[in-house]
Amino acid sequence: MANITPISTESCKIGFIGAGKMAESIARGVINSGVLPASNVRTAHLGLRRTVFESFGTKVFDQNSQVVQDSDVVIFSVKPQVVKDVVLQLRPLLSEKQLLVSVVAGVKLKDLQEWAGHSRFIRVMPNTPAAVGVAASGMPFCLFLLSPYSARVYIRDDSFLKKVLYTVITLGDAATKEDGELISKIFGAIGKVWTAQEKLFDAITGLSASGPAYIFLAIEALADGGVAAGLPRELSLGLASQMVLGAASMAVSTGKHPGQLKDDVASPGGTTIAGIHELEKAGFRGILMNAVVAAAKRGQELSKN
Ligand SMILES: NC(=O)C1=CN([C@@H]2O[C@H](COP(=O)(O)OP(=O)(O)OC[C@H]3O[C@@H](n4cnc5c(N)ncnc54)[C@H](O)[C@@H]3O)[C@@H](O)[C@H]2O)C=CC1
Ligand SMILES: O=C(O)[C@@H]1CCC=N1
Repeated sequence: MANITPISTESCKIGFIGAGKMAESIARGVINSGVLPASNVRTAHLGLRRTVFESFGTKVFDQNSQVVQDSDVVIFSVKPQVVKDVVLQLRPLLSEKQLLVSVVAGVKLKDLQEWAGHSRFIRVMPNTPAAVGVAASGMPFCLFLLSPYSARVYIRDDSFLKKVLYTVITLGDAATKEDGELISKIFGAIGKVWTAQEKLFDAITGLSASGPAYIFLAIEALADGGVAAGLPRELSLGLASQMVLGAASMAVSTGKHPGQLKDDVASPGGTTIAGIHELEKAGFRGILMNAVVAAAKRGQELSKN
């Protein structure tokens, strides 16, 4: 607990360990939203990804160690299978002056903290729509979860306690309320942030982190359907994408139950109910439910690797 200094949102430097697709989505989103200038975002890579990150102004080093040394917030965005080795390698350079963040699917905070050697750590589960400012990020009360090192109840700020009273209110040694607010602000600039207990994280991953891929698949398939029904490909893809955007916006902005919104579209004896009948015959809802459950289960498996 020696070096817990607050990190300023305005001047904070964030560094990605792992210059992949998720890091790119977050970095692009953060820079485009204006929450941080590109000069405050850094990563390391020697290959092709270097050019991608440089193209939107990010500083790209050769080594992960340089990223750590030049960042206030270090975001681990490598694959679950390598994160342990990567954190252990960097451990000598990690200090409690830095806030550590993981977007890695499946890997638990207690393991991350143990590998890093300190627990000023926050776990976040974003999704790639971060790049266009409409991410859904689950941020657990993991900063309030029990640390294997020195668990304690957080009672520095009454209003904060009231807010989290109905959930788990223990936290890792070192992540502070201000750290949580900083990460909420950064991820809030690229989409909507929810807080949830860490035990819900695999389910969150199976739904909102993997979910964009299900919908991209659906958009592609819907566009194929349009082509099969005679539409030109470009028109069909445009219609399918915009329709999904419109449907999601309507579900969010009206707050109506999706079943009601569905009923509003389906006229008696009309076209929509004919389409829905086909979807139901093929088990459409069950298939989507199974996809989320299978992805959540895979997240659980990854935590055991
Ligand atoms: N892609 C997505 O939609 C989401 C991904 N995530 C999580 O984000 C993490 C990254 O996923 P993606 O960006 O999709 O994967 P990716 O494969 O695009 O990116 C991983 C990057 O890490 C780099 N890398 C590998 N070993 C490294 C090392 N030792 N040091 C530095 N960099 C190294 C790779 O070269 C690659 O560029 C994963 O843990 C995943 O679970 C979480 C939510 C959504
Ligand atoms: O497929 C994956 O493992 C990552 C995690 C969630 C989305 N993409």
